[in-house]
Amino acid sequence: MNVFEHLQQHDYGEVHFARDAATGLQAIVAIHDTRLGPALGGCRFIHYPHEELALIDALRLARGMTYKAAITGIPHGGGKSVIIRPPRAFDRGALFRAFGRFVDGLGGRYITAEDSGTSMEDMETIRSVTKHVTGVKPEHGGSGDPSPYTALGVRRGIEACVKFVYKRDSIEGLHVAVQGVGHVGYWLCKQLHDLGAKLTVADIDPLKAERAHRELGAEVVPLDQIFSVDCEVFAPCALGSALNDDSIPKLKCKIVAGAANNQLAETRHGDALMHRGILYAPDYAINAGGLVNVAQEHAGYDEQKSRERVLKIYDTILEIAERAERAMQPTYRIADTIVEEKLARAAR
Ligand SMILES: NC(=O)c1ccc[n+]([C@@H]2O[C@H](COP(=O)([O-])OP(=O)(O)OC[C@H]3O[C@@H](n4cnc5c(N)ncnc54)[C@H](O)[C@@H]3O)[C@@H](O)[C@H]2O)c1
Repeated sequence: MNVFEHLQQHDYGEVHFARDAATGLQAIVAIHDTRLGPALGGCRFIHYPHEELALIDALRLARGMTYKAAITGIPHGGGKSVIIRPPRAFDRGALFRAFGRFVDGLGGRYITAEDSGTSMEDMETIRSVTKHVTGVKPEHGGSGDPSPYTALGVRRGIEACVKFVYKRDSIEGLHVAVQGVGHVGYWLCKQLHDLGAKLTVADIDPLKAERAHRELGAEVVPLDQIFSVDCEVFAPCALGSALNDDSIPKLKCKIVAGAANNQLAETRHGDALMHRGILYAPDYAINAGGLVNVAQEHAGYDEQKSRERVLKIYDTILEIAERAERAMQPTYRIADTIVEEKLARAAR
């Protein structure tokens, strides 16, 4: 593996590695950018077939965190860590304490949080050896489940798109098709329902779709039909790459705005949406509500302040839509430009 080639490819300066023979810890902390503040991002604890994939995962994810933090205006840079899941039996407590000591040694340049494979219990273990951790228990200043905040931000983003496209302040009577009604999708549907929107949903888990039908009156359609629902807004809230060569021609909506990460299979699909006259709310800008909440936890958790910041996602999405129209450019590119401008200003 050529580490420096990977760093160059992902535009990096700083990556830390730790190995602890006693616990089996093999961990990487990627710090993409700290110009706006200490790097904040989750810790992944999964099996990697080889360590190069672990490094690439950390680099890719940390870079995304820089963009998400910067577009939202929180005083943080982008970081991410991965712990390679040991192939043999291990002591989870000892492993996460060793990881916590590694994070502590970075002196606050990186603040860790939950991600795939880690839990609040793991964050509590890390907390026993360092203060540079979020996602801890509420009685220790933790902010709890981020999903409702992510959903709140997505709802505000949808409202901004509706204002821009339909010149309306309300989403009452509008039809929203939601792909995936898991943690975020369900909370989003609940808010949209309370505001008088009509819902159509699809989920690979029939119980989740059924709950949206039972509790919120959502119509349930088969998975492949969610793209072609005749609606105003399509909200991808399942996995990545929902917007691709297959799905985009099927869309009948004027707005795509949802919670999923990496919604565009490739950036050219952002161009394709623009050419079809569909307003796309860039994923990392609209789904940052959970990150805003966790960042507030690091500053000293205050639910009211957190909500106020999440509500501002409305202004961010509206600004992106307006600039994209003026520049005749796709929204994903405008979002990247706004971030790069902020980082350049911070560097000066
Ligand atoms: N949880 C958060 O706070 C948060 C923050 C930012 C971004 N996101 C992103 O939002 C998305 C949803 O996150 P979540 O926490 O709600 O996850 P989740 O796993 O709780 O929900 C995802 C739902 O999508 C369903 N699903 C999977 N594949 C599907 C398909 N092909 N068609 C229809 N439904 C499908 C699953 O059954 C599940 O109900 C993810 O992409 C996640 O990365 C989440």
